[in-house]
Amino acid sequence: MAKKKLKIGTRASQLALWQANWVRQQLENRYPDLEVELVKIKTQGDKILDVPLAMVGGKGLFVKEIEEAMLRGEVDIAVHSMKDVPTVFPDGLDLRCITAREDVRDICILKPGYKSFRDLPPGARIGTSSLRRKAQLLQLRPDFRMVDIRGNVETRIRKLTEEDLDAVVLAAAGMKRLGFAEQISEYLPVDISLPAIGQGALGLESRIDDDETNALIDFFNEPATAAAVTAERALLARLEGGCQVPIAAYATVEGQTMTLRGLVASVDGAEVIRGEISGPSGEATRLGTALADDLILRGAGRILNEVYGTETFQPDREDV
Ligand SMILES: NCc1[nH]cc(CCC(=O)O)c1CC(=O)O
Repeated sequence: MAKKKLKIGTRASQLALWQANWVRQQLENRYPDLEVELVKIKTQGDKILDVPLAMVGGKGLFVKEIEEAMLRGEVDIAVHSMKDVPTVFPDGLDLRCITAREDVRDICILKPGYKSFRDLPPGARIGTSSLRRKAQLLQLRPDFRMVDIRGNVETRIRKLTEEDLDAVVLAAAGMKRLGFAEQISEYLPVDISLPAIGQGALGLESRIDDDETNALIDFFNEPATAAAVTAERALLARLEGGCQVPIAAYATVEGQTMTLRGLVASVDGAEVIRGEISGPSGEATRLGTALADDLILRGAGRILNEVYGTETFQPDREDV
C-alpha cells in the first residue's frame, strides 16, 4: 500500500520552515494523495542564542534532536541547510538527497549612504558571526572590525540598525528564500567570500531502511549539486572541520568535470591557504580529500593543529 502520510522534522526558524514547506509543496504537487505534516523540533543551536557559534562547539548543533526524533520514528525525513549538516550520520540514518543549489554567494547589506562594500571607510564595523566570513574579509580589509551577530536572518538584518553597523554579511540563499532579496546591497564574488561547505543546497535525511519514504523523496536529488557538495564535504571531513576554524569550499560542475576551490584560514585572516583542483565529477570524494591534503601540506595543517590543540596534521604523515 502506498504511503499516505509523511512527517517532516524541522527547526522552527523562519528559514527552516520555509525550506520544509518548500519540500512539502514539491511532495504534494507530485503526489496529490500524500498528506505531508511539519513537526517542529527545537535544537541545541536554537536554544543557545547568546554565544557565538564557534564557542558553543560540537558538531551538528542544528540537527541532533531532529535525528533522534527520526530514529524514534516520530518523523520520516528531515530537511536541512546542507551548510549545517555534519559529515557523519548516526547509525540507521543517511543523507538521501541533495537539492539543486540556490545562489551560493554571500551578500552584504550596507548602512544607507554607502554605495559599495569596496568603499566602506577604514575601521568599518561588519556584522557576522561566521569565522569563515570574518577571516576572508579581514584578509581583504585588515582594518575592518568584526562584530558578532547571531539569531535568525531577520534578527541579523535588524542588527545593522540596532547595533549601528556599517554592513552585515549573510548568505544570498537565505535572503532570497525569505523574500528579502531587495534588501541585498551587493553580492560578494566567491573570490572574495568563498562560501561555506554546502551553502545554498538543501539536504533530505531519512532512515536507511525506510524504502517507502526513500522512493518518494529520491526525485529531490540533483546529481550535479550532489557531486559538488560531496566534494566540499569530503574536504571538510578530511580537515575534521568543526566550526572553530575558518574553512570554505565551493565546487562547480561543467559537463563531466568538477572544479573545487577551498581554503583554510587563521581566524584573524593573516594566513589564508587557498587551493583548487579539477577532475572527473564522478570522483568527487577523491577530489575533496586530495584538495584537503594539498591545503594541509601548504600550511593548513599548522593552523588546524593550533586550533584543535593536536598534532594530527603532519605534512609528512602518509595517511594525512
Ligand atoms: N548558519 C545559518 C544558515 N544556514 C543556512 C543559511 C542560509 C541558506 C543556505 O546557505 O542554504 C543560513 C543563514 C546565513 O548564513 O546567512
